[in-house]
Order: sequence, then C-alpha cells, then structure tokens
Amino acid sequence: MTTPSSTDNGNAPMLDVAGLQKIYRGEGRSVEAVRDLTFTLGDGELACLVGPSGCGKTTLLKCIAGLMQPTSGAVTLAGSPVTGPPPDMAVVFQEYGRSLFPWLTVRGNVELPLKEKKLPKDKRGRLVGEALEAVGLADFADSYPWQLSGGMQQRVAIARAIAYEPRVLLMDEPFAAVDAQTRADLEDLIRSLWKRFGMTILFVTHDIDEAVYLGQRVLVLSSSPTVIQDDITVDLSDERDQLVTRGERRFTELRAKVYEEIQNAKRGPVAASVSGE
Ligand SMILES: Nc1ncnc2c1ncn2[C@@H]1O[C@H](COP(=O)(O)OP(=O)(O)OP(=O)(O)O)[C@@H](O)[C@H]1O
Repeated sequence: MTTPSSTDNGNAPMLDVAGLQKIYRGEGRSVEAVRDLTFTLGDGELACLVGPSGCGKTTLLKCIAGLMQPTSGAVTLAGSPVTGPPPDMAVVFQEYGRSLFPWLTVRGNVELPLKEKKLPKDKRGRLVGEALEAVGLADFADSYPWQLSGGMQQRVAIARAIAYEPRVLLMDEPFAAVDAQTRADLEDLIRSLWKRFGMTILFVTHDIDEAVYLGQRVLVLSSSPTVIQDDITVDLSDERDQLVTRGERRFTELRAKVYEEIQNAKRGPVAASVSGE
C-alpha cells in the first residue's frame, strides 16, 4: 500500500495541527499543557504519538478531536477547520468498558453513531455487518458487551469506529488495559484494517515497542508543556510480523532511538508549567 505524505505529494495534509496551545485555567492557577505544537499527517498515514507520562497526549488528542477548544492555534481536517467533533473523524479510547453501552447489543453499539449520522437502515446494516466481520466478531452481533472479554469489547469499539467510515481515526492508548497476547492480536488487527480501509491513523501509546511496530512515523512529545520533540520515520518493511519484525536489528535501533528521545524529553527544560495568576 502506498501512503503518500503531504510533503511528498504536494497536496494539503489530511490532518494539520498548527501552533496548538492549550492552557487550563483554574482559580488563581493555570497549567500550560500544550505549547506551540505543530505537525501534519498525510492522507492514509499511520503515525504513533509517544511521550513521557503526563506530557499532554490526551489534551492534544481532545483538541484534535474537537472535544476541547485550544487556547490558540488551529486544527484542520482535509482543509476544513476543526471547531467541534468532525463527521470524518472517529476516536477509540482506552476505557472500552465505559465507552460501550451495556444495555445495547454489540450490533446496537456499532450502529448507534450511524443512526446519529442519519444513515438509512439498509446502509447501517451493511456497514455494521462489514465492520463486525472485519474485527472477527460477526458471530457476536447479538451478544451484550458484558458477555465479552476485554479484548473483544475493544474490538467492538474498533468496529464502531470503522463502521463510521472515518477519514481520520484517533486512538488514545486503546490497548493499555488488555493482556500482552490480546494486545499483539489487536496491533495486527489495526494494521490490517488500516491497509484495507486506508484511513489516516494517529495512535497514542505509552509503549515504545508498540509505537515502532505499528507506525510509519513516531512523533515523540516533550514533557509538559508539550511540543514535538522528534519525528522519526519507521523505515521497516510494510509487512510486519510480531516475531520477525521485533527480532530485526533495525527494529531494535529504532526502539533505542525513541527511548533515547523520551529520556531527553524527560530531562527537558520544564516538567510542567504552573503559574499563579
Ligand atoms: N482539566 C485539567 N485542568 C488542569 N490541568 C489539567 C487538566 N487536564 C490535564 N491537566 C494537566 O495537563 C497536563 C497534561 O495532561 P494530559 O492528561 O493531557 O497528559 P497525558 O500525557 O495524557 O497523561 P498520561 O501520560 O497520564 O496519560 C498535566 O500537567 C495535567 O496535570
């Protein structure tokens, strides 16, 4: 699959984050979580975002998803400014347990955003069927989320995002709460869905190995107030395999480079910018 970036095809990027800043203001106190953060993602790119704990990953993702207003700067999706949750974007969160409705079946959960999008019934049925088949849950459409394992529930959340046919998929540490084997399976699922549907993916993770295994690029964030510390191209083969890829010398080199950058980020100029007002 070819995944041209904005820089090499000359077109407008799919996602453009320009000079983003977010300051949380409270009583007599303000916290600058994100500072002058800029990057772009080309159409169909899969990039991972890593950074030290508490550096501002979730804040950044919420601003990109239109769930939070930045203090300054702009987010643009396919040329249109993001001022609220855009119709072309879907988000998968870590807490699958809380993001699924227990009183709805698997089918009902996946279909709900499509009803909100006011799609006709036959189209909804087709999209739900395809998405459940793509994540291997076609036989569980009539089950309830609480009847499924954690990994299966997260696959329902992924199916719901895919059925929505997003151009951009944001994922906020989606596999942090599942066991290692399930996590590996879900990583391969994401890569296969990305190849099949060609959406642009921004995947936030704490896990350096996961970032290198999944991404075409790894964006390393500095400590809070966060900026892009480094943008590392993952020059591994497009065909990834949990055993073969992770055993390659280049994989180890890239992992070491990302690790080193995160250590540098932790030693950054400020741990957190907190000021009295
Ligand atoms: N609602 C809020 N009000 C004030 N400060 C906040 C708020 N939410 C986050 N912060 C601060 O902003 C900074 C970034 O937080 P954020 O949750 O975005 O980081 P993170 O990288 O997602 O964290 P983690 O690694 O724990 O997932 C932190 O200093 C945090 O304390």
